[in-house]
Amino acid sequence: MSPVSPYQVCVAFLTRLGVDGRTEVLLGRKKTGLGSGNIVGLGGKIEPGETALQAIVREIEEESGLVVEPGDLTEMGLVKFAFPFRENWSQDSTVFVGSRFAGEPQESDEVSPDWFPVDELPLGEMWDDAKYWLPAVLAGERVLGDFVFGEDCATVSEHELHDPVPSP
Ligand SMILES: CNc1ncnc2c1ncn2[C@@H]1O[C@H](COP(=O)(O)OP(=O)(O)OP(=O)(O)O)[C@@H](O)[C@H]1O
Repeated sequence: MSPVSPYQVCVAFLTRLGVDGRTEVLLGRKKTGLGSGNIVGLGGKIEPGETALQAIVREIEEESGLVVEPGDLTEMGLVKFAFPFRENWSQDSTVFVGSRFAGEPQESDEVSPDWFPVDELPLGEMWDDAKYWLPAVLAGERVLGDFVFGEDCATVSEHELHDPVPSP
């Protein structure tokens, strides 16, 4: 276990039905900070006093301009990222999905958002952990995952997927 308490963060995967009848998910190219250049879900740090749900509603609006009602998001579990070679990158991320929102995604200072078919996720351009859990979450499964990154701070060196916790 990490000796420092990891940042508590949140991430959301909003979906829509595309014109060709395929389900699409909103992802974005991260422009700044941790994971800059990677394609990520919308999200960020939970501020003191916020719940994960309050934080994700705020982050979705800050990063994409979309407005989501808290009740339209479903909590899907927790993914824990440990960086033994860069402790201050370690994070626990609460995962949400949703398919109701208002507005059109707009580029922000942090993220350049775009829709991707869920059966063609850009996994090669995402954080290395995503391939282990994101397809399952987008298929409706809950997740409880532990990921340890190696010395390059980019490649997953160990991972464990635990039995998903029941829905709250
Ligand atoms: C290591 N493998 C990873 N796999 C998938 N997603 C990852 C991730 N590591 C971080 N994330 C996501 O990144 C956001 C936090 O980003 P982070 O830059 O720390 O927060 P925030 O946007 O508040 O940044 P500022 O500190 O304000 O710049 C948050 O959604 C989190 O789920």
